[in-house]
Amino acid sequence: MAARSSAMRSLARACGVVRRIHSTRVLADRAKIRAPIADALKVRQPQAMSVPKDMANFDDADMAILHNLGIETDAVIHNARPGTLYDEALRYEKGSAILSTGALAAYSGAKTGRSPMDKRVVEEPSTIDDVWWGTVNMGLSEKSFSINRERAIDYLNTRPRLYVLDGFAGWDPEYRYKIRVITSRAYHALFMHNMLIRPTAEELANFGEPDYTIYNAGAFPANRATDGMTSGTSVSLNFATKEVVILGSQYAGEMKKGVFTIMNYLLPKQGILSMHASANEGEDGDVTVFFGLSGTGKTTLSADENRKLIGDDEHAWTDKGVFNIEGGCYAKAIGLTREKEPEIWDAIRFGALLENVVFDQRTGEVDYNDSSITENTRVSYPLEYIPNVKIPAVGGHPKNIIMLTCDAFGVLPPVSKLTPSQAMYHFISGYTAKVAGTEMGISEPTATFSACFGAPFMVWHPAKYAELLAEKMAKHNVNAWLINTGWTGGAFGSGHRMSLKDTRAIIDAIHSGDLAKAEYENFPRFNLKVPKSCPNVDSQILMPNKTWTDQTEFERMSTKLSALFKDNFEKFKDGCSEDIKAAAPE
Ligand SMILES: Nc1ncnc2c1ncn2[C@@H]1O[C@H](COP(=O)(O)OP(=O)(O)O)[C@@H](O)[C@H]1O
Ligand SMILES: C=C(OP(=O)(O)O)C(=O)O
Ligand SMILES: [Ca+2]
Ligand SMILES: [Mn+2]
Repeated sequence: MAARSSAMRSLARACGVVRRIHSTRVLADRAKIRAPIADALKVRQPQAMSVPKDMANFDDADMAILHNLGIETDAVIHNARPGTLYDEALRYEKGSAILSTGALAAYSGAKTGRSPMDKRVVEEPSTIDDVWWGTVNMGLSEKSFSINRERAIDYLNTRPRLYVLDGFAGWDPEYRYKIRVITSRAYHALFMHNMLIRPTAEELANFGEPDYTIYNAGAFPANRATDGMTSGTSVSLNFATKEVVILGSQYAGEMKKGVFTIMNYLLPKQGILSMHASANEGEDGDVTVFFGLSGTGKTTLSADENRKLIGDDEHAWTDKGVFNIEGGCYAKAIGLTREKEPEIWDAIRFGALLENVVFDQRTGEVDYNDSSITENTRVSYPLEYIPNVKIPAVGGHPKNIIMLTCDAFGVLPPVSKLTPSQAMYHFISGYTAKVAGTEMGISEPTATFSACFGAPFMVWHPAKYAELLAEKMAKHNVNAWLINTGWTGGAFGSGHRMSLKDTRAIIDAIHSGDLAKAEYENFPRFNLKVPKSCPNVDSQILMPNKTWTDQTEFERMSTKLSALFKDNFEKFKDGCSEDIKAAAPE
């Protein structure tokens, strides 16, 4: 032991870390020797140190971008590489750290999920007749928007350093939009560097003016006295000025979903369907699109070792096929294990951004089970961090469409095959249970119906998206499936979540074609076609009531859920064909 520690000491000395092993006498002498050491160091310094120019160095052109918007600041970090944004975050943003994997940890403050109730769309003449106004798209006056915008700019003006990040939304060059993000936080710039499509050096040189600009002043609250504001958080979109203003939330997801909302306006205007969905492609080039609300499994299930990932959250379907809107993924990190989600796990490395995770200060290892900051811990990473990715992130017309739902009642079957009318019915209904996480204020599963599986991000009436989907599904002869990734064997509280292994096996059977060939039986009340068997899945779990011990309780839940479906559909009945209405549960 003694030999070992003296060996350690000489090793330490050799490495120049003797400082730590000093005696009291050395300490007392320290002041005396400090001056000569400093002199010695000076002598050893090269006279003129040449340091490579870093992206953090900025020029007049970078300053001009902000100057033209009325923002003056000491430093503008424009389109910096991840390493620079790491440096910046570590220096200026409390809590930031490089973790053992090389990923950067960042913290969003009080808001750790989206705030859909604080989102507003400006009521202005050029889009007022296009927007589906209501609880999803809440109007804001042009005046209130300009107050928010000015407040954001005033706040940004108080910051000595600002970050500007340019990127594209949309992998198809024909439908590509230029997005500029202006933010006070390096973490936000790194997030959007990951989530937008990264332009080449040449594309950046020729970037010019952006199509849309996001002002992220999320570190500063909105003024609640502003007309139309109900809290200190505000995400406001203005399609006329092509701007998004964020106040009072630093949750990075607001920016990417802001871009998605813009695309959900612009694309359908040109006859293109935008989809809150993930997508991947098989060996034969067959594309699968997975629709689903937050927490239903889009990100998890689209990362599949046998298929190429196109994208995990936002896609568009044109006459050519599908394209991803984004350049990266934003995966939930809660409960993450390498065993269950290897592709995502391995993507957590240098350049990846971990949001609101708890880690061991000594080892830099993340405790993925720790939800003390939030259930909605996240990691963002560029698409190319997934090994089997499709770049450019485009594919042909889908062969299979999977509608994911996380049914907390434990009623819906793990898989059912939908007729075209049923597919439309379920698309318009958009049923799932919100589980704790992505949205602020949700702590236990709550049944929700969100049209197009993404109402918070849709701008037009759901019928606009539904018509485009119906037309495309008919034209390309697509198979449609409903998959419940939620509860089985009972409702939330008594049953358990469907195993990822079973859900993956079901999806494999869809892709191999085996499930389409299976024998089917009818699932009563919902009239869904359920396969009697599925390779690598216990047939006992396929018919939901068989997994429940209490059949009376199952009937009660099934009746309850079907009533919720019917109530919700009332508001859409008028615009729907008889076929679609007939697809409702009894
Ligand atoms: N059977 C299942 N299918 C899909 N996800 C599951 C399943 N069981 C548990 N999960 C977990 O649920 C979460 C699904 O979230 P995610 O894939 O991020 O959804 P989305 O991308 O649609 O928001 C993940 O944390 C995943 O590990
Ligand atoms: C980032 C989000 O997407 P999802 O939860 O669907 O992955 C979100 O809804 O904020
Ligand atoms: Ca520069
Ligand atoms: Mn996701």
